[in-house]
Amino acid sequence: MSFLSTIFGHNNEASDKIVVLDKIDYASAISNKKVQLVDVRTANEFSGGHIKNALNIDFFNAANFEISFSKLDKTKPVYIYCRSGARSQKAAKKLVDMGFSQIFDLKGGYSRWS
Ligand SMILES: O=S(=O)([O-])[S-]
Repeated sequence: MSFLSTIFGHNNEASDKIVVLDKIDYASAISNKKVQLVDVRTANEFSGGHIKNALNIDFFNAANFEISFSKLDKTKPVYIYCRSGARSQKAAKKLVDMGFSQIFDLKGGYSRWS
């Protein structure tokens, strides 16, 4: 940890753990691997189309969000996405607070995916 990240502690620690990937890097990271992939949009949005093999954990359903994510492995990377990137950014911060070690967020969200 650098001097600055010691001073600003929490925030920099969070940003170390959150990596925003563009579509190409995200696609290659989730391909052919058994990754934890989570769509944090609503069930309605999810049913209208989603990335193959994604779980759906709605960010707006706060109680269920924590319960469902706590069933995942915090020591392994988790890949998340939303519609355009705002919700997943907030979700990523929550996941850091919950103890997840590495969060990959899809830049631009699902709207840029298809
Ligand atoms: O999913 S969102 O970034 O549009 S809030």
